[in-house]
Amino acid sequence: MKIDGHKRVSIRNVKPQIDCGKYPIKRIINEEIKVEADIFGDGHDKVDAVLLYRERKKGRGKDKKWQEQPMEFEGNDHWSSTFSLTNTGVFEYTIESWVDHFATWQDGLKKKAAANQDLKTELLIGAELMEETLSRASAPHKKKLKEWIALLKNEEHEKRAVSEVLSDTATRVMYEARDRNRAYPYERVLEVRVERKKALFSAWYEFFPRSASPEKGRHGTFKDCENILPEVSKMGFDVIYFPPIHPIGRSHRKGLNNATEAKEGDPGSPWAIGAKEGGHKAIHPELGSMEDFTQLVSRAKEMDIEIALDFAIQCAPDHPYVKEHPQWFKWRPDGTVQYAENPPKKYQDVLPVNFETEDWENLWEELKSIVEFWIEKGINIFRVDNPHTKTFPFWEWCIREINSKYEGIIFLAEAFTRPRVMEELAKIGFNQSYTYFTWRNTKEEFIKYLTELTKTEVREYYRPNFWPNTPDILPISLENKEEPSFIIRLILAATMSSNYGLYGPVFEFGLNEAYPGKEEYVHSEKYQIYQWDWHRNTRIKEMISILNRIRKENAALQTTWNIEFCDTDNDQIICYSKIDQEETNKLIIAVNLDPNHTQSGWVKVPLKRLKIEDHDSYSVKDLLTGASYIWQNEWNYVELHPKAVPAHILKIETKKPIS
Ligand SMILES: O=P(O)(O)O[C@H]1O[C@H](CO)[C@@H](O[C@H]2O[C@H](CO)[C@@H](O)[C@H](O)[C@H]2O)[C@H](O)[C@H]1O
Repeated sequence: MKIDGHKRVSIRNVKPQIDCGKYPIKRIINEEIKVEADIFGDGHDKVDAVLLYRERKKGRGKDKKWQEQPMEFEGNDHWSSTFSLTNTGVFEYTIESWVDHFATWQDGLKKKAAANQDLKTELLIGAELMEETLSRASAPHKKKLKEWIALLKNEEHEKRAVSEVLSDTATRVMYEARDRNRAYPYERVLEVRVERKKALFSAWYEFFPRSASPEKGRHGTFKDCENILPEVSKMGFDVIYFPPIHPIGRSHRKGLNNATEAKEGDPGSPWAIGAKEGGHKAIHPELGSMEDFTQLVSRAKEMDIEIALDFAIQCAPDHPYVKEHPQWFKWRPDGTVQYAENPPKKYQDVLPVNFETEDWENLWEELKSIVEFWIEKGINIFRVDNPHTKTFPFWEWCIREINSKYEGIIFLAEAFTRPRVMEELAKIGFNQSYTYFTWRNTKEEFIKYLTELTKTEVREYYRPNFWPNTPDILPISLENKEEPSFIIRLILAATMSSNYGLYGPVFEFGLNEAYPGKEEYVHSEKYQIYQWDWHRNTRIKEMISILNRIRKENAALQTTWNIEFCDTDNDQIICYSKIDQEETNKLIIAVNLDPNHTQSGWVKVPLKRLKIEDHDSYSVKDLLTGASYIWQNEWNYVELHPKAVPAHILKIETKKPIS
């Protein structure tokens, strides 16, 4: 190891960084990043530091030049600085630090002058420091330095010399001409991936295109989906996510209610991908043609809706890959392949691919080509089915390759598994992740979970997407429950997390019947085709529209990281505040968690955070009902009726001083 005896500064605890800089942290465009560190040296010499950052080249372009920004001393050897992420792509950042001999000298001089001590030698030391700097200074600064050197050497002008060399100008001149060879970089260059806004702010609506037909008994088509777009747009969603749209296998097809054998006419599970009509790059013939699909994608785009597809790496036994690439599957001595599982769930209608195949390179390339195929058809968002049952290196490689070729692709990880595994997927590249929100119910549970997600290192890479229901999950909170429960879960998802999604129309029509003994829907749409009255209005649907509008109009709801919980004196009322980056949009949200009873109580408004003086009264407007209230001081009263509106989304408006 090469030792440099002049290196006296330690740079420690640099944040944000993940696993010693192994993975990039994540941000979206126009977000700021605050970089902090403990920076200190031996003894009492002063140290200084700069934050360095630059935009990494895109494609064949050149890396931009390093930008430099002074770091601010925050006390206790802690330093920080921020920079704005003005582009999507990758930015690099690091820190450089040095012993600041001039600042150390200035500090000593100030103290000695204040104590009326003899300054003669001190001033000569200062002159030496300036002389040593001369060669690095710019021409105008050289002139200034020479004047100060002369002054420092002239005993008759001691008072003036002291005042001039302690001035901000002298500090700046010496700072700019500092010896950069004696500035030492932090041992790592860290990375931040900057993504488009939708990675952090999106409202997903999942539906089965095969249930889009208005006529009973007819398979839905992409053309039918076009007629549903205005309904989805009215509800305010900006992502429509389709379960797999590919040909469905016939062999081992599942029947209604997850029966392991299908009856004549049963359509099978869309996740059983592949049949003689094709595999992952083909469309289920009854949904329509590729042209119908791309037309739907364009029509949706016109309404500011993106279509997200499911990327499920598994094959029905009659998928073409099984015959064409048998080496991609793990064959047992009896000539069969063990069906896929996500224990305790059994997927008897699909075969997992074998990531340990000797032919893994071709397998990986082919899988990546599926994503590329759909990107070329206009798809930029993928919900990835069970990514945790495929190898991590594959995802890391695949997502990196896709990112190097295309901009703005979003991958949502559908992994309901152990926390460390879910986190790993996010670290290696998934842009959004499903969460345990679906199973959090009490105030205490929500506070604990949201604190884990938003106030720990996890927030640097794991972007939550909250789903009250999915085709796989009818949670206890909705099972056999009435409309208020649906509205409460909806409000929580849509206001706690800036990414959220619903499985509809099951949700807006309030379907609540579970398969006996399971947390799943009975007569699940996964195994049968439904005909919905897409134009039927419900109170839940109305609330969805209102909430999505409020989300679009209030920047405070467009990020997840700003949630701060407020005290309440009633455990059935959860309250949190959200403030946007510019601090112009300030919200207080109070939700009644009890769907059966009116709950009332006092909530403690975080006056300091909202920058409201303790004695001020202020007006709050409920964005859900339009009602305004005058509040005063910290503790204020709320009363929330589950059958009316079970929550307040209060926007802090004018401050009204008490007369
Ligand atoms: O394993 P998860 O609970 O995360 O669920 C996801 O993956 C499942 C497997 O792809 C998928 O399950 C559905 O498709 C299977 C294959 O056709 C079928 O055997 C299952 O019965 C059916 O539920 C699930 O929908 C998906 O969200």
